Amino acid sequence: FTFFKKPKDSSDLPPSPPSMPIIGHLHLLLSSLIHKSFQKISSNYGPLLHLRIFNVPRVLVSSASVANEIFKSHDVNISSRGLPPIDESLFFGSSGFFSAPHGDYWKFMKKLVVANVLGPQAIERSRTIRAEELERFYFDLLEKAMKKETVEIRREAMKFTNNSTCKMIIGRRCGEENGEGERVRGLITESIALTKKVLFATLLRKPLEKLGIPLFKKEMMDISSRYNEVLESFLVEHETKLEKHHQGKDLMDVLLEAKEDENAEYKITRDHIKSLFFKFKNIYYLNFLIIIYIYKTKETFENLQELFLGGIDTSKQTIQWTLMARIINNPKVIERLREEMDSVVGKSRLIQETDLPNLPYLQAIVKEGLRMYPPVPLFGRRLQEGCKMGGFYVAEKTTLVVNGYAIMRDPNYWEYPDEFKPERFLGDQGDEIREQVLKYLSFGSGRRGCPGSNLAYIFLGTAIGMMIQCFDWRIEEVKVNLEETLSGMVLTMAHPLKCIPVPRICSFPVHH
Ligand code: HEM
Repeated sequence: FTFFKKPKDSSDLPPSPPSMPIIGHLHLLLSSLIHKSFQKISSNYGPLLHLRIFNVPRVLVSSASVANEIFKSHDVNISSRGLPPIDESLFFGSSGFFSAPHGDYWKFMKKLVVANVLGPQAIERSRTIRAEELERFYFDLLEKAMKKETVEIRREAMKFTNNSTCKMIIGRRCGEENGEGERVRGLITESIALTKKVLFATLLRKPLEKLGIPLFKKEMMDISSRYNEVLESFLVEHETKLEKHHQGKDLMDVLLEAKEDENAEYKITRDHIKSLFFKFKNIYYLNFLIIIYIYKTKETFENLQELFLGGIDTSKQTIQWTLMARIINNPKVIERLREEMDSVVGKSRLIQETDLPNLPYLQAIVKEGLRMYPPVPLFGRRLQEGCKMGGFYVAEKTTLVVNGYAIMRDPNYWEYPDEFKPERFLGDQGDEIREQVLKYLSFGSGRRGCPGSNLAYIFLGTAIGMMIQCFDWRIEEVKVNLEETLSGMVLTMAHPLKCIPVPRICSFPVHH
């Protein structure tokens, strides 16, 4: 009955594409690239669609104009994400900052997070931390370059972001010697892989609960408890430190103080603190993008493959080196970026965060990369009350799925949407961008939009800037596989590209 009962009156609902008996549109979710399947049905059936997974309704939003309407007119109404997949879990339950409903707890945490880590002043205070980590990232690459070692950029970039955020939130790096760093990175990767299951569990939780089926509960609880162990040790370390002496506060200190504060606006618990860290540690979005930026576009790769397969030279090594040098040094994007960097940053020092406002082309590359390959292509919100949108009625408690990927490739709003054109974010086109701001949704929008976007731009800008400023890149494999995949719900490359860095500028004075 739970599964098969008919949804309520459907006269005023948005249109619905053909569905399967019983399962409704479930098959669309089973596709390996869900965002693309959704994009396809939206282009055939319309920008606002009503979907049904068994009897659970979903509304799919795939146009900038509807996104504009919902985020402008119904922002508070859509400021919760819906039922968490399991309550007992520290991270996937309602104590998580990401999944918490819009209310006092979420407001209190958001205020703390903005004031202490993600707001402009907090970002300014932690600048030295990131500068040190960027330098370390550079030296690690340089060392590998000297040994002609292959680098998996994804892994190196993850070290950079993981160590920077670790220092910002717990006051120290994740120890590499005792395997702590590796353990945390492993947990991050595992939890990303789980995000698709989290989506299913969220969607089907209610009917399955009634049937007593614990969908993926064991896997989620397993990751939760392993994360819990790591975070508990961080917490204990901090509590001991707080008792002894107190020098410079990090986010963990602030949260522990708030936990003890009897007069705080909201009484947070140990679990709240841990679950906030889970979201913070899961910022894995850098990986794939850097690779795409460096090599510019798919076409570049495809040309490269053709040339390789054509066998220009007998020595693969020489071909690769020559071609890569040509590709990396000559494509217009890389050339223009290097020109900009050489004139603003020069060659005698490493790029710094404070250079970013003077590097508009670098920033445009970052934005364009995030437009074409949004790491979070779909995000969900739940309607508190029923309302009209796009001329249709959507009932209370319906979950909206916003397809940022489709919106940012909508030919009605973007010229040549499938082409990599950083120039679209430059100069006089600024006004147009401001006006249609909701066609750009890489970081979501409204009050539940990503509070880490400024920090993310800094990570991406400085990391990509450094990699282009200081190295040329050589690909090791002859055949480059460009397949995209969703790792969990995160857009990434199916086969991480490995390459060899070749130093452009050999050494900078060490600052830290
Ligand atoms: C390229 C990097 C990043 C991308 C593409 C990204 C994207 C997103 C998206 C799409 C959402 C959901 C927004 C919505 O529902 O409207 C989100 C939420 C969130 N992001 Fe990010 N993010 C990035 C980096 C970061 C960083 C660096 C942090 C913090 C260190 C962060 C912390 C968060 C948090 C805490 C939320 C939940 C906000 C809430 O529920 O109120 N993100 N992010």
